Amino acid sequence: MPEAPAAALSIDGLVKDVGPVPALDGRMKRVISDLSLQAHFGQVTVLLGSNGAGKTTTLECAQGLQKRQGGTVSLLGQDPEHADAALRARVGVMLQDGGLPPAMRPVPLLELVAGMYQEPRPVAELVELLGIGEFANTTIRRLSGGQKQRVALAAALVGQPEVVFLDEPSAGLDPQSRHLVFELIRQLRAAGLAVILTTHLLDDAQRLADYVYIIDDGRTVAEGTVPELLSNAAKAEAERLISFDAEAGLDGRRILRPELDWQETRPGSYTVSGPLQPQDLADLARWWAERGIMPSAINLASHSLEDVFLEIAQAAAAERSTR
Ligand SMILES: Nc1ncnc2c1ncn2[C@@H]1O[C@H](COP(=O)(O)OP(=O)(O)OP(=O)(O)O)[C@@H](O)[C@H]1O
Repeated sequence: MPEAPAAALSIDGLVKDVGPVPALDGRMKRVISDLSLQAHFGQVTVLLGSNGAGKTTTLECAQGLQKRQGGTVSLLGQDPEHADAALRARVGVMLQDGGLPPAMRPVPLLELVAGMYQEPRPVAELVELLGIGEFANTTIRRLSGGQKQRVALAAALVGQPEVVFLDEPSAGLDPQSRHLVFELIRQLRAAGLAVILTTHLLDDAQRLADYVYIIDDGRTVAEGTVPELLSNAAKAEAERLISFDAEAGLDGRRILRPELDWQETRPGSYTVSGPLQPQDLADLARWWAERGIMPSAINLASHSLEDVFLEIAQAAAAERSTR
């Protein structure tokens, strides 16, 4: 049998304590306990969890930015806590709060970062792909959150990394920028990179993930592809959900049967859920046609990842309370 390809990132039994924490009388707090995961080349691996679940801490341990108290981490075959410059050059990182120098303008900053690598990706290409040109003459401090996010993503990619870590890449993005960023992430995957990203947005996971780890209270409580997670959930099969992207602000409620639920979950992202019948899909398609709406990223599922996530998180919380 051929050997399975080596993982780009492999974490086994990670343990991380932080502190000392004043609220704990100066004791340390265990925020990651026995967390394991693998991320492969040519895949988007998503760490999904609510605020405070431990996603950022896990990413920082994976990059060697924080020292762990237990477990092993192998990033491109090396322990990141002992990473040399050669390893760092193969890894791109976009942190949650960016860490960009506020007085610089985007293009000179990206040129500066490009200068640190032997074979950087042309800055002009990234500027074009991420729509940075429209605010190229504005200093970082005056950029909106979403614009900073796009510059931070470009900075993470300019060194042509083999592995990229993206902490909440869609935070603060409007629908158009989100579309650009998601398209770029799909291109990175197609180019064979290992993309590891965190999100608390189920929608992001549903659209991007090849493999999802659901993190709760510093441990992995479920893992699998999105279809696997969906099919493992106990929710009744009769409930179905269609999700699609289109222009923001549409309201299709009047064409739907009353037992169906219509939601605009984010501007331009819609879900229709309930006991969907083939006729409901036909009604929806006719409504799109009549109004000249061409949706993108249409998805039909038995139930939403949100249901699965809530179910798993509730089960994990119940288990914790009995420990
Ligand atoms: N230095 C610290 N002192 C005390 N607690 C900390 C420290 N660093 C992290 N924590 C706690 O560790 C837990 C995990 O934090 P982490 O930032 O990894 O979560 P997260 O899943 O990334 O959350 P978010 O989605 O809000 O970014 C949280 O409860 C956080 O409060």
